[in-house]
Amino acid sequence: MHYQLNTTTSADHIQIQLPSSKSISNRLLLLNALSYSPYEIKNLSDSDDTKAMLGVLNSNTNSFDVGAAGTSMRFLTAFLSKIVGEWTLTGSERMKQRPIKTLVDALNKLGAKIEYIEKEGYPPLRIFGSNLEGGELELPGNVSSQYISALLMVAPTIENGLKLTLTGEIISRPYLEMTLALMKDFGVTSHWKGNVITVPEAPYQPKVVTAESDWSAASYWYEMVALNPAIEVTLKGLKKISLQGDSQVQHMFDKLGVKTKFSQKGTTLTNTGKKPGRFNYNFINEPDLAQTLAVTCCLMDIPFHFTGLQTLKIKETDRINALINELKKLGYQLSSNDTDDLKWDGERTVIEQEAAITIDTYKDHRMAMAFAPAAFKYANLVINDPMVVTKSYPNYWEDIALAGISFIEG
Ligand SMILES: O=C(O)C1=C[C@@H](OP(=O)(O)O)[C@@H](O)[C@H](O)C1
Ligand SMILES: C=C(OP(=O)(O)O)C(=O)O
Repeated sequence: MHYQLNTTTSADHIQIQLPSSKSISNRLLLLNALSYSPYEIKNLSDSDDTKAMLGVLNSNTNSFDVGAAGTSMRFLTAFLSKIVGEWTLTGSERMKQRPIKTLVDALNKLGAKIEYIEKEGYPPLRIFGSNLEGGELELPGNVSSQYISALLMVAPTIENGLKLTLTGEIISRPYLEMTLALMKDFGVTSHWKGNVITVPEAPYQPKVVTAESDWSAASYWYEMVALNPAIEVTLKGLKKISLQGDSQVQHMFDKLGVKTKFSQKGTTLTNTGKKPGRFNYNFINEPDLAQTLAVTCCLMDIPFHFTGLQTLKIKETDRINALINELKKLGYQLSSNDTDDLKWDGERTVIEQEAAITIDTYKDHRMAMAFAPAAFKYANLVINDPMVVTKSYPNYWEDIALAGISFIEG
């Protein structure tokens, strides 16, 4: 299935209720379970990834499929390791290619027994849950922060807590800060000094909590305002002082000509017409924003060099290659060292404006969401497999119709 996109005139000013953050929602669900909370989480995400987490936590069986949800796979591996019983945990075909050995090795060192059902180092997993024993652990901080978040959240509930020493460069650091801040909301204080994080053995205390709206989802709105000066958008539900590292998007887009104003009404984005000669950025802390910025910069004709992209190859797809392939269809010639960077020097081949261009989305919600705003510049843009957006933003297509990007299903 695909969507053929067309632009129509929209109201000058639109208001959007953004989806809730799946990162915060999935942490809160785990912390609710670990604290035996009787309270419901307010503003819980309705994304596939959160439904996957809820499905497992509410299930009566011992065999679970989390689909494409990285956080659910990693957080539940740690959680199930300490619940006495035998569990199997699997996911989508892509999930079976996303590494999990770092986390499994760490949990096995704490006394868990986790086996690989198919390929060594990858899901699906067979988990024999038991009482874990804490202590000191060393693990790489440069593969996925989700392994570390998973260990941190279970740490207070295991004997002696945990002292984690992270080796290598720490990637996605704001997600670790988010984890520790939410743990603190549930009554457990940890210490982070240098590359060592210490979590005491301590009881979690149940709490009434509300998930923030999603700053990563907001990035597509910044992109739309950057590409179409005629629209002004007010986003509802975002917090200015946020647990989400992706709130940095406001500062990135400030350089790309989108001004952010916080008020009682919400977060209002306005195009200022500012345009830099070049945009260089290290995405080590905000990997999920790379696709939004790559498409925006190309379409604004701003050469760029992005670094800190080493985790992009093990996400929903190899995002570095996916961006190179799909932006090429729009005429932009990008290059990469195929490890951690992405570059565009302004090289472009002219393409027929009226020709239909079909963008493949590689089972990656962020490919669909980052490319759809290109409809403002390219007539007849087609997005393949558009429903991938439900991984984080189920209402995406209905929402962007309000900004004047409508779709015909084909
Ligand atoms: O902890 C989280 O909620 C997330 C951490 C990041 O992953 P990595 O730590 O694997 O970079 C991010 O890309 C993902 O979308 C969500
Ligand atoms: C990388 C992502 O998700 P996850 O790793 O949780 O599947 C994402 O949402 O961009």
